[in-house]
Amino acid sequence: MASAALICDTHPWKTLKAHVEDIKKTHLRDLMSDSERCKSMVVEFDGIIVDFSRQQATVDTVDKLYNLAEAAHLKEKIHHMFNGERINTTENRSVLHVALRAPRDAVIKSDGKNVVPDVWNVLDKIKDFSERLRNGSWVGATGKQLTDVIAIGIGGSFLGPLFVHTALQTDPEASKFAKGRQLRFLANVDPIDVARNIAGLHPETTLVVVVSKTFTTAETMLNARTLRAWISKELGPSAVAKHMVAVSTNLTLVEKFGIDPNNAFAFWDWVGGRYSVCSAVGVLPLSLQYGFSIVEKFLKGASSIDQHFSSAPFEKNVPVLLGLLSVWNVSFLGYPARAILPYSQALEKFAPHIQQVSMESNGKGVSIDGVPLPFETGEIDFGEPGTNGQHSFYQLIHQGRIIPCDFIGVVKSQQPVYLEGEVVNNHDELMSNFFAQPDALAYGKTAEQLQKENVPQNLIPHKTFSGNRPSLSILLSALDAYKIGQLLAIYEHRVVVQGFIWGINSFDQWGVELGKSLATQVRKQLHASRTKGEPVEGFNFSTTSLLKRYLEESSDVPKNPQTLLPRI
Ligand SMILES: O=P(O)(O)OC[C@H]1O[C@](O)(CO)[C@@H](O)[C@@H]1O
Repeated sequence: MASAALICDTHPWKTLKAHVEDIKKTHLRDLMSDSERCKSMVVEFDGIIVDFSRQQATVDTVDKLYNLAEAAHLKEKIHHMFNGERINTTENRSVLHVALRAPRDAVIKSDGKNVVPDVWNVLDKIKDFSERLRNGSWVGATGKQLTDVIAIGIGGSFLGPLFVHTALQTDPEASKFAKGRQLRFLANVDPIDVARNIAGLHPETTLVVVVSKTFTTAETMLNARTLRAWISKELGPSAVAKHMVAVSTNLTLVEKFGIDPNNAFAFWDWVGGRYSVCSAVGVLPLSLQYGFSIVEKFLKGASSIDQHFSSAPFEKNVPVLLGLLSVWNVSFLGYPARAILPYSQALEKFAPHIQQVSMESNGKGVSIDGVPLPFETGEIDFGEPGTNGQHSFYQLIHQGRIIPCDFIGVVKSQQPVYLEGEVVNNHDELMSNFFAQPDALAYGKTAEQLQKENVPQNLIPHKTFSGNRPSLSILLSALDAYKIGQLLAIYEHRVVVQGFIWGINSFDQWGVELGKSLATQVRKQLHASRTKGEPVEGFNFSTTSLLKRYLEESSDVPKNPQTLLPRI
């Protein structure tokens, strides 16, 4: 295939580069005084308001970004994705996570075959299994009801489901269905995570769900073997059939592991790990905890954004606008990071999930055609819920480096609290900060203002805020299963838009391979040294010394990991 021109060589890219100087001439506080501009920088869709007036951008900037989108063939690329074309070229796969939440009667094809019926076969199987488990018709080996679930998985087989679970936990409707049940996630191969997960649980009442797209991930498989041993030791090996199920694309390996393929929930290679929360990866554990009907609402929320993303004109298209503005911040204004700041404790695991979606998708060094890129892609994503973050890293955001911020607020709290005699309730207090922070960042505080306040001269430089720091405000009408699905899909598509503009492959992750293969070499060495006393060799001086020290000082650690388990 002839290699396509890089986006940075196009006229719209160069025009935007030149436009940066114009934008930098005007402070955000002056841009904010133009109410016509501000009015035009708000989009609303289905209970979600996105206000991007505090971006260092004008209407002209946004127009120029549309030209960039055209040069990058954004519309066509979105169409190719929804059309099931193999846009993940390095893995020769389609990218169809949108099919996971499509209505039953939708038609979405991969290789000419409508995949929606397959999706719904698995959803129906999950509905049936979760109902049987929740109503006690599926019981454990000793006849007891399985009230607790440990989902083993890592990366995309963990972060998305954890985010949704954390967000649903305090939703009044969802939590009603979760009474008496527990859902835990075992991700890290660290034995501490194993010990913490099984603490207080008994195999008799526990179902273990092994979640792995490949069913080869070293950490997940070792954790799966550890919990299989935990169950067998207590209940006998035959109990595994009743206490372990799997979610994977690799049903052959599931069976080899000893899990009945009838108790396996499939998904497909056209679902990327980090885009898999709407597959059985998320749907199974969440349905076991909250019931299928709640999870269906979550899927409907995501689907509403899919329809919007694929059909709304760019001027009204939330993921497209957000994606273009992120490209503006990274590639033109030169801001390498993005803070995701939900003013909702229920969204505490949102930033870690989006961190993987974004950084694993867009942290690339070459174009989709393999051409080294002369510009940076992706951004460093991090975040914490407000107001906690304010008392932690906001100092740097206000007076140190410039980090574009996403403020995410919710109109109606999941758990309103009213305290007699208080001026504002807890949620109002929280939201006061949600409204204040973007203006503090945009407007700042000048030396003149401080002088008027009689601030001592020596403190004026310390108390000055330069302002002119961009942010976005996203206001959700509520935070229920449907809205959680919408929020997820907005960010998934935004990341994809960024990748489409940069001309990279946002769907592979070769960058995780090198470390994995070096770990294999170390693992072999540890095994050979421990079992046959073989000397450490084949590593550089630093690694050899550290490995030797590790082997020497850990020689008295109990050999059987089972001995570690009952400690807490
Ligand atoms: O679901 P699996 O195959 O166990 O993979 C887990 C995670 O590992 C990665 O491949 C990265 O190491 C992610 O992309 C993926 O989400």
